[in-house]
Amino acid sequence: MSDSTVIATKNLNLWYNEKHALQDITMDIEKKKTTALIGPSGCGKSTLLRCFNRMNDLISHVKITGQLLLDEEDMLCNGMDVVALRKRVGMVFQRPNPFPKSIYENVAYGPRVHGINDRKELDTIVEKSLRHAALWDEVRDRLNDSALGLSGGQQQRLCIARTLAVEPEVILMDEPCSALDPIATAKIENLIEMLKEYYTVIIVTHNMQQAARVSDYTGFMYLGKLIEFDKTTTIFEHPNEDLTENYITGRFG
Ligand SMILES: Nc1ncnc2c1ncn2[C@@H]1O[C@H](COP(=O)(O)OP(=O)(O)OP(=O)(O)O)[C@@H](O)[C@H]1O
Repeated sequence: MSDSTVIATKNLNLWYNEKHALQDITMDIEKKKTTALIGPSGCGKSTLLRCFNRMNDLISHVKITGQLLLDEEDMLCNGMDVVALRKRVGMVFQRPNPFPKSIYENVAYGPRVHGINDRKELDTIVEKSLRHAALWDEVRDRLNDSALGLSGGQQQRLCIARTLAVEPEVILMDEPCSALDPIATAKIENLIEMLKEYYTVIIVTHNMQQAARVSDYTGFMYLGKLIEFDKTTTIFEHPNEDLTENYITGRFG
């Protein structure tokens, strides 16, 4: 694992009962870069993403083998503190899912859970997180209003701010724009571009143009396997595998 790698998998396999959903996945995720996972429906993108903060633990019939490292720490060992892990590896979901609380409380929630109660300190964290999520100017005058009154795109940026508030190293995004209109999508894409100054982003997307626009690296998955993983320009301009080429040129998927 090199210094620039934040997450590494080696021969990672995952089964849902008999279904072999991830097969021998070996990849290194580079720090402070954006990595996109693409591939046809059911190929295992979300399953792989969920491994990175052990969200699959919530499913009873899952078996995982192989290696999964976060900064050289074994993420799969029994003693791994999953709560601490999820602070370091945050997640943003397909549909914006703010809590039915104020905008302020949505962002302050994580820091409070981790023991920060000083109002001034929370104020600072809330402002900084909302600024980093490119939402501050739109909500600064209504921090005490319900988060549910925001538009879908604003709610998704709020969910990103909520994730940033606990200062993760890695942010996982599972099709974060699939419920948004093109304008809200463009805002999230710009935001992803800005985030990589501070964070590593891993995004699952169905939208190949989006992967090409936002990511530095792209992994193409097919039937549970990582077929090709390389710089995004290589994957989209001169992929090494015929399967990748057929997929990105729209011949299947
Ligand atoms: N909880 C589960 N229990 C059993 N099988 C599952 C579960 N979640 C996913 N699968 C199966 O594992 C395979 C990979 O699913 P996954 O959701 O990771 O694919 P995906 O590439 O993210 O698909 P999509 O693009 O449609 O979201 C699929 O065959 C799916 O049916």
